[in-house]
Amino acid sequence: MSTSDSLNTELLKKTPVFGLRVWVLIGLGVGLLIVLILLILSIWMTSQRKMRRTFDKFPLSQIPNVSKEITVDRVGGHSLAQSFHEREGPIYSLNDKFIDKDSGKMLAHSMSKSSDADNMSQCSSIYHNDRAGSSYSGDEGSSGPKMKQYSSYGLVSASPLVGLPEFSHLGWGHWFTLRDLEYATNRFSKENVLGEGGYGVVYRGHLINGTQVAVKKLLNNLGQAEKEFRVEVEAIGHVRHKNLVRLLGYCVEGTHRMLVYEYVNNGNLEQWLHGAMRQHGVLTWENRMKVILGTAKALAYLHEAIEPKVVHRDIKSSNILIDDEYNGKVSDFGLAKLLGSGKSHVTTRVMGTFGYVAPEYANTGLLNEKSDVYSFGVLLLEAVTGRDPVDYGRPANEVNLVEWLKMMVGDRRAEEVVDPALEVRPSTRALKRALLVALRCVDPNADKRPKMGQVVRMLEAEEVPHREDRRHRRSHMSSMEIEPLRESANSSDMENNGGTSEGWLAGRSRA
Ligand SMILES: Nc1ncnc2c1ncn2[C@@H]1O[C@H](COP(=O)(O)OP(=O)(O)OP(=O)(O)O)[C@@H](O)[C@H]1O
Repeated sequence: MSTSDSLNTELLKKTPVFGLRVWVLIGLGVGLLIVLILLILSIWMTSQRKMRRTFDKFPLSQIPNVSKEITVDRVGGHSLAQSFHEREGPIYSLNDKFIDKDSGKMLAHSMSKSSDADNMSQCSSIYHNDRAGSSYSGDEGSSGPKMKQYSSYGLVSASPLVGLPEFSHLGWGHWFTLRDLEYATNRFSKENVLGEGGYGVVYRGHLINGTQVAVKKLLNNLGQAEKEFRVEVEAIGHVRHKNLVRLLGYCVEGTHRMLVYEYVNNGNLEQWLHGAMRQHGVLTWENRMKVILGTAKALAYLHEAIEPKVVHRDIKSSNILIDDEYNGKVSDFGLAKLLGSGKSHVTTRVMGTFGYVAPEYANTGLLNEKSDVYSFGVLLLEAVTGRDPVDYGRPANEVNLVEWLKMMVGDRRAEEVVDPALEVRPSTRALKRALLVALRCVDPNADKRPKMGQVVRMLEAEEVPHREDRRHRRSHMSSMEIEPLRESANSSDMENNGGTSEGWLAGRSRA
C-alpha cells in the first residue's frame, strides 16, 4: 500500500469522539484555533481603542508634562514676561496675562491673540505655571518656538479632535460640551442641585472618568459674546492656588455658559457657622482659623503674587468652601468681572454682599484690594463670633457685627464675643490675635488696613507677646503691625466707647 493510501485510511478512521472521523476532528481543531486567534485580536483592538478614547476625553490626571518644551518668544528684544512686568496693568484685565511676580514667569496668556480663537472647532489653550512645584522651565533665551503649534505668543492650539470633546493638553482646562455636562449632572436634575447664587445654579456632577465636579450653570441672559467669555474664563482658569477652588473647564454652547469646578466636599463656611453643616457638629476654633488662614493666603496670592492682581469683590462666608481636611477654598473669584459689570443684575453683585462691603466701596464704588481686606476682616469676626455680619434679629446696637465688636472691645468685654457654640474656647492669646487682625482689616481708613500678605504673617505668628514683652514686641511684631491698630482704634468708634483695642490686646485693665 502506498503512503498516500495509508494516510487516507488513517484519516478516514472513526474516533471515539462522537464517532467522528480523524479528518473531521482535525478540521474542527484548526477552525477553532482560527476563531480563537480572531477573538483575541478583536478584544485587544477594542481595548486599545477604548483606552485611547478615555485618554483623549478626560486626561485630568494624565496631562503630559511637556511644559519643559515650552519656549517664550521674545517680543522686540524683551521676553514677554519682562514686557508684561514693565507695564502697569489695570486691577483686573482678563485680556491680559497673569505673571508670577516673584519669578516673572507667565502664568497664563489669554487666547485672544490666537489666530484661530474664533474657530469653534479648535480648542486654544494656554499654559500655566503652578507656583508650587512648577514644572515650567521656559527657555526665554530661545530664538523660537520648539513646537509648531505655538503661536508667537506662546499660545497652544490643540489639533481639532473632530467629534471628541476638546481639551487643552498643555494647559489647564477642558472645553466640555453641553452633552458632557448633561451626562455628568443627570440632565441637571434637581437632586444634584447644590445651591443657587447670584450667578446661577450649581450642580453636583460626575465626569465619565469618575471625577466629582461642581457645575455652575450661569444665568444665560447675559448676552456675553462667546469669544469674550472664553478668553476671560481661560484667564481666570489659570490662577491656581491650594486655597482657590480650581476651575477645571467650561462649556459654551448656544446660550449656555457653564463653569466646571473641582468639587469641594465639606460645605462652606456659612453653612458651618449658621446653617446646614451645623448638624455635623461645631467647627472647632482650630478649624475656623485654618479656614481663615487659607482664605488669607488665597487673597494674598490674588493681590500680591500675580500680575495683574485680582480683586475678588465678594468675600463672604458662603464663598469660602471647605474640604475634608478643613482647608478653606475661595470660590467665585473673578466672576464679577467675568460676567461683566455693565449688566443690570450684575451691578448688585459687583457691589458685593451687604455687611461685608468696605465703606468706601459702598459709598463711592471705589475699588481696590483693600476692599477685599475689609471683607476678610468681617469674615474673620464672623468666624470668631459665629454671628452674621448683619443680623436684624438682634438688639439695635448688635445688628452690625463690626460696630458691636468695636463696642465690646472698647468696653473690655472682648472675651464675651467668642461664639458660645464653641465647645472649647480659644486661649485668650489666640482670641487676641484674631481680633487684632480683624480690627485692623476693618479700619474705616482703607490706607491703614494691612495687606493680605501682612495678615497672613500676623495670623501665622506664633503668639501675641505678653505685656512684659512689650519692648521686645516692638521688634517682634513690627511697628507696621501695631501702630496702625492704635490709629485705627483711635479713628474708630472704639474711642467713643472709652478704650482702644490695643489697650485690651496688651492686657491692660481699665483704671
Ligand atoms: N466647587 C464647589 N464644590 C462644592 N459646592 C459648591 C462649589 N461651588 C459652589 N458650591 C455650592 O453651591 C452653592 C451655590 O453656590 P454659589 O457660589 O452659586 O452661591 P452663593 O455663594 O450662595 O451665592 P453668591 O452667588 O452670591 O456667591 C453653595 O452652597 C456652594 O457652597
